[in-house]
Amino acid sequence: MTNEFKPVIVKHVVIGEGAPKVCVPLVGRTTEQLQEEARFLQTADLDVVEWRVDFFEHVHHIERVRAALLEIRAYLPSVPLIFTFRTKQEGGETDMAIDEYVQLNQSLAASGQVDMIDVELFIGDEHVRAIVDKAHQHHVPVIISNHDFAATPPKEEIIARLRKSQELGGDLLKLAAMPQSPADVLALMDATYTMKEQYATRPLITMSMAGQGVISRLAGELFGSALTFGAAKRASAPGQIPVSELRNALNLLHNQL
Ligand SMILES: O=C1C[C@@](O)(C(=O)O)C[C@@H](O)[C@@H]1O
Repeated sequence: MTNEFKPVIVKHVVIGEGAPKVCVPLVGRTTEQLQEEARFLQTADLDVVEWRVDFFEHVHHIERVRAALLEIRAYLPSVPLIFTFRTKQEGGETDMAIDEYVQLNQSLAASGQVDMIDVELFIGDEHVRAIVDKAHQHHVPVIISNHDFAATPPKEEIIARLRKSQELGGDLLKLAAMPQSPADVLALMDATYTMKEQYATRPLITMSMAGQGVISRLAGELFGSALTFGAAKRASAPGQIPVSELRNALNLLHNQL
């Protein structure tokens, strides 16, 4: 590796050092539901919150998105918050035209209210770069992500996608894939470890989804995944386990290393 590894520090949280950080998604459809979830999360054992804005009923109205974000922030003022619009192609709830997607992400990155944004690798390089540039102007780290809800790509392909995310300026490089077998879970973890050892200068976030993949959500400290998603009330993807159990498992593994 030529360059040095750089963790990502958001608010007080250091992502890329020690045990994986715990992230919980907010998946409310209405502002009231989001307020209720945010209030509930005030007492949950988490490090980071992700707002999955594709679940929000008014996601196509930027002003309403901003207003809902302020309501969330009223309950969670100091927790690092990831702003994520997950597209339908990659497991999200609703469609959005690419120009609107770019505008939404650029606008929220500039809002001063989000700590990280999630941008999908496959929206097109120029769109990724346009959002990354804007976010970086506002000192907001970007997670470049890719999801396969049907299958797990081969190890070399997983590494290629993570490397591409790094080349495009991602501050965190994320890949989620669905296993069809235990071998797929191993491929995902093997790719993560190789990426971390040989190529990554930025933290990785990887997961093998659903029941078979749960081990990958626990073992990140050993194999190189720096953040893991757990569920509070409702999961945003298959395989997320309750946060308190997640933290116990992470601590158990951390204490042996
Ligand atoms: O990318 C991810 C990971 C995820 O899909 C998971 O499998 O935990 C959950 C999503 O909310 C998040 O944006």
